[in-house]
Amino acid sequence: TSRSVLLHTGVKCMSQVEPNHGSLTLSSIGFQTETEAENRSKSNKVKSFGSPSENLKSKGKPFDTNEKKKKAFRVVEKQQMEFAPFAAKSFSELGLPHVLIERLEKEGFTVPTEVQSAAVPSILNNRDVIIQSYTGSGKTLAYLLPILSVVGPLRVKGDDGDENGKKLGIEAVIVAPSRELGMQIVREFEKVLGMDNKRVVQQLVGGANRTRQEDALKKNKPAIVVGTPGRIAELSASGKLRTHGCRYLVLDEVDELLSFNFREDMHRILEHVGRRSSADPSSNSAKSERQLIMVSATVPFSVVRAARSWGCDPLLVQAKKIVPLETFSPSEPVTLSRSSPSSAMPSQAAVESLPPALKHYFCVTRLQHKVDVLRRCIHALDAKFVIAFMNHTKQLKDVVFKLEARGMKAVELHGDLGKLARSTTLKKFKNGEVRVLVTNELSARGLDVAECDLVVNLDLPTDSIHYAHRAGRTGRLGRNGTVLTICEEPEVFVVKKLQKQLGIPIASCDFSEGKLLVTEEEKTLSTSTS
Ligand SMILES: Nc1ncnc2c1ncn2[C@@H]1O[C@H](COP(=O)(O)OP(=O)(O)OP(=O)(O)O)[C@@H](O)[C@H]1O
Repeated sequence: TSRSVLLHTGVKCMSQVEPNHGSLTLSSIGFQTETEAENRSKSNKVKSFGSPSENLKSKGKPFDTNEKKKKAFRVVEKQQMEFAPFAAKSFSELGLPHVLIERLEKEGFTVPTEVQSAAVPSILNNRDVIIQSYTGSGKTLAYLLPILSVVGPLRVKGDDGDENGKKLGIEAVIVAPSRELGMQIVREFEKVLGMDNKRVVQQLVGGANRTRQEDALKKNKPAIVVGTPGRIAELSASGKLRTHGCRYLVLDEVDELLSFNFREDMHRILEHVGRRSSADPSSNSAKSERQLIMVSATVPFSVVRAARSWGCDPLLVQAKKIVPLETFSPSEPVTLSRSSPSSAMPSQAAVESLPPALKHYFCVTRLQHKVDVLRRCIHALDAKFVIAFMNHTKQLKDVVFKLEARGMKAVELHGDLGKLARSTTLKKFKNGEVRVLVTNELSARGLDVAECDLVVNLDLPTDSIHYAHRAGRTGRLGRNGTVLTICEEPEVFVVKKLQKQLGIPIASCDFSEGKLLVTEEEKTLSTSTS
């Protein structure tokens, strides 16, 4: 009873102080830089609520729910008190362990991105979070770094019971909707951990040999596993993967993971990972034992709802603001809308999901000329790494054939290819052996090829969320990128709708004499939309 009263009062308290979804600052969630802490102790006006590194020290103990609830109050209190500059200039400002920062520097990561500056302290402060930020903004490191601060060889030492080499079991489970994305996340972990510590992370993706994965789990005793929902649920059900004592559950591309396809597996994962077997699964205390981190560029309301029911006082963490989820209602946008308030629900999930530097065009042509337009666009922009999206797997081969016939190296990538073929194809594309990757929705999420300079929709995406994820394969981490949608005349209204829903200009263009020409009419439209 006291728990529910506390929660209830907490919510009430937030809604009083937070009528307009006011953003929180880094410092308002309990994080303070050294200078801030010093100034504060001198003036002694504001009480310190504990830096992330202080919180790390208490990480080894079972999580105290009341403590967490108290923090929710502190969030509200502090929010009124101060505002701090948001983006940290270096990783050392984020409260990460020294040895981890050294590893980051060795790998060339020196400055955190905005979303990393916001998310790392929030997670270090034990908060359940939804991380929402545009594609290619570094969301993977945003959750990976705070996890490695607590789990594995780069963590803050002395905060748990494994100093004598005793293994603690699985401490973090990261779930991704595709093998490619899972493997990419593992590589990001390995980059930071270094070759010597590779075994801390184990890949559990579908399509790979299950027995070998089981043997590796037994032999290497990894602290972190990364995998697809099916394989994780399967291993968990067979008792080969024990995750009840897990501290972190990360759902990367969460809106996709919550889709119908993954329903049963995700239910098992949410019910079992980080839940002690003795606990009553329906009680709130069971919910609070693990820290839940949900991640995506697009956050429909279904994700907010899931975070509320599976998490504990979750925060929505974005590049420039942190907002308690309690402040959202189903009718309100999850992100700050660049589009008109009257636009439909999907737009609310997709706004601000795209890198601001992207250029968007569409070109009208007949169906039989689409591949020719694609080729002319590649030449006009002198694009080197091109991803062309289609809706149906069967048609990919034909496009590859047509491009190759005109001397342009291309390759197809889809889910029906075997694991080996998929990874060789991707490797070929990444190392520049082929110029065009012709693919379907499989590659729309998460695929990180930094050099990709052009994305082409040979078929229209089904909605603005799919457009956003496809488009986000280019223009990663502040780079330039172009997105071209090739459509037939009767489909133009769909492009206009996407433009409106995403709040971005999509200009009509054509190709002539090896150049991209933007039509006058659309130039005006772009200016008025922007
Ligand atoms: N602070 C940083 N400094 C330099 N490079 C970084 C930094 N953070 C991330 N990166 C790199 O930026 C690229 C994009 O990061 P990441 O894939 O995490 O983006 P994302 O936001 O998850 O994108 P998506 O929504 O498409 O999955 C990766 O290659 C990553 O290694």
